Amino acid sequence: MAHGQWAVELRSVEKKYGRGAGEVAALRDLSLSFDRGSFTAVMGPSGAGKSTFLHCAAGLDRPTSGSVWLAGTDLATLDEAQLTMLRRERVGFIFQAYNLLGSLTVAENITLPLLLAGVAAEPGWLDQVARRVGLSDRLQHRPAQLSGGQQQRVAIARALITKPEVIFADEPTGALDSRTGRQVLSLLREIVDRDGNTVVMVTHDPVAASFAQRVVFLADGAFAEEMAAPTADRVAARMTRLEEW
Ligand SMILES: Nc1ncnc2c1ncn2[C@@H]1O[C@H](COP(=O)(O)OP(=O)(O)OP(=O)(O)O)[C@@H](O)[C@H]1O
Repeated sequence: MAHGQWAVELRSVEKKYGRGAGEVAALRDLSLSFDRGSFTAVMGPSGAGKSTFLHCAAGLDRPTSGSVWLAGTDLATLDEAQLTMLRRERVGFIFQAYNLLGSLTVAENITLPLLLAGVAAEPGWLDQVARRVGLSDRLQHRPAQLSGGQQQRVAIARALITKPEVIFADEPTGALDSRTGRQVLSLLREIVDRDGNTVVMVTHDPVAASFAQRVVFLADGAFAEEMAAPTADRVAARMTRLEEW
């Protein structure tokens, strides 16, 4: 089958840390695919392998076996320099801690991935992205002059600027109060529903997961189950069951 329909696909991915008696299988035979234009939350008990999944899926780490396909490319075929380039040009990242550079303006933070990739910004695209996240009047400010929610919106703009194949978000609302967190999650849902972006978000929070279209649950490094059209209550109930395993 063609790879074109998926933004990201994991095939039988295993990730082992350590050796011998200390070996830990963080991912076991994990196969998952993420449609273009979809918003998926990845959940699971502590130690289930969510961070390991994110690192392997985003090309930040390599699986022990199995393959990861991103933007139609098998990441195993790329050397480190090519992988770095693919990450810069085709993947967006949003972290809990925003990771903005305090000495740069909002505009400079947003366009940093283009600078790193050596790609010129299309005329008008920065303004469009800034408008999309509601920061048009803040472009010359520094991150320290913004609220937490605004800083996370800068991070979302920075993730959008390269028009990536997929945006990976790691607990994007972990540092925000619940109302601001909901605004950021609504924005993530909008960039999927209205603009056709693909978002894969790791979270512990059932409310955050309820903003996604689908929730994938991991347990003990493996796929456990998935839920379509999640609600916070159903996600919380499912998590309680998984944690009791
Ligand atoms: N660098 C490493 N070296 C050894 N073991 C590791 C390493 N990173 C993760 N592990 C182990 O792999 C398993 C999965 O860890 P991972 O961090 O992916 O889980 P997680 O679901 O993200 O957990 P949490 O929700 O607590 O952040 C755990 O048993 C963890 O101890």
